[in-house]
Amino acid sequence: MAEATTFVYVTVIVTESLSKRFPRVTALDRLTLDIGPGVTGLVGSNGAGKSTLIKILLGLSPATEGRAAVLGLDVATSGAAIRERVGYMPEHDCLPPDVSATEFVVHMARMSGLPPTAARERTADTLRHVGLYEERYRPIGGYSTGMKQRVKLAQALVHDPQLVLLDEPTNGLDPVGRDEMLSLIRRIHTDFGISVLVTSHLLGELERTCDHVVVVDGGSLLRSSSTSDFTQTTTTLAVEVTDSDTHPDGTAALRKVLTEAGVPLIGLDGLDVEGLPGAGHILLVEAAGEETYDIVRDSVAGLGLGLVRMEQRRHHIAEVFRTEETTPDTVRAAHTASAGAAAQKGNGS
Ligand SMILES: Nc1ncnc2c1ncn2[C@@H]1O[C@H](COP(=O)(O)OP(=O)(O)OP(=O)(O)O)[C@@H](O)[C@H]1O
Repeated sequence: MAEATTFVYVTVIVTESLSKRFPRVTALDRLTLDIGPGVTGLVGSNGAGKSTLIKILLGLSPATEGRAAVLGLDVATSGAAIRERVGYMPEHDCLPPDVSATEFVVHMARMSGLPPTAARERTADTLRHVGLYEERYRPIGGYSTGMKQRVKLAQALVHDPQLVLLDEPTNGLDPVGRDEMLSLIRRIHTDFGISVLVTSHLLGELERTCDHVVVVDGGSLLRSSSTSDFTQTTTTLAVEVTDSDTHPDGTAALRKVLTEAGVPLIGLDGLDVEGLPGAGHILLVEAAGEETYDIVRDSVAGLGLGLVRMEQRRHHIAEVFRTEETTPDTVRAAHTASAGAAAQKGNGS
């Protein structure tokens, strides 16, 4: 009988119908996830349930229902063992202002069980890795937001964890600081082989950094897939044609013919076509398969226009969601979830 209740975990993070209900708010609603090694982005708007999930994964907050495991350890029974193997960078400012980065990170290393010499050595290495070596003896109170975020990252890494959970590490950073932090996060995995779960409320910023993206809304899973699947679920062709005497607006003529042929066209409104020369004359065509290329070629030839370009564009993650929002059910589900989350947040703590 004991075997029947054993929950076998093979991935870095797994959750099964995980729920967390506060008296007036459902922060997580039957969330089922399976996250492998690498860098994973956990994306959701404010109040989506990201921090709640992290606290449950660390064994700091019990789930109301369902179960979860981190590195094969059940969060309900093995919180301490999980925290030995996992680093955590909290979202909010929690650093003591009167001590230096070195003192603070050494302290955290000692708390994680490292002996004094190893703690000092690891601290020096980690502060160098996050780019704080020069300033390591200055009191943290005088640091910029970016430097404080780096101290928080260093203390999460100092005990050489197998996994780090980073809660909104780019919060409060300017665009340059954001880029530097995202590169650092990527290197945590490429240089040290440490898996990363990083949260953000900005869908676009994780696509360069993450191998896999999980999107949550109102405590529920909206989507979980590899970054490339997000951006390549469909191929968009950028098509540019010349005008002719017969068709003074070649683009409009082609749009009409393609629409009549049933080829889906994407509106350019709001899409980033900067950098595409002649963007005003470009049609974005949803390519269903090889036949779409043939239809475009034949239509252009049939109109007697010149084909200037027909090239593939990758989707950005945010565009994928904008495209999906044209599906009424998706819109309704997403909006209902957002409205629920907003209402809950308003009523909440
Ligand atoms: N201790 C608590 N008591 C009551 N409600 C809570 C508590 N912690 C979180 N919540 C609520 O649960 C929901 C999810 O919060 P959570 O902090 O997990 O969201 P988040 O995605 O991390 O967003 P943010 O980035 O704004 O923190 C919110 O509605 C929040 O108000």
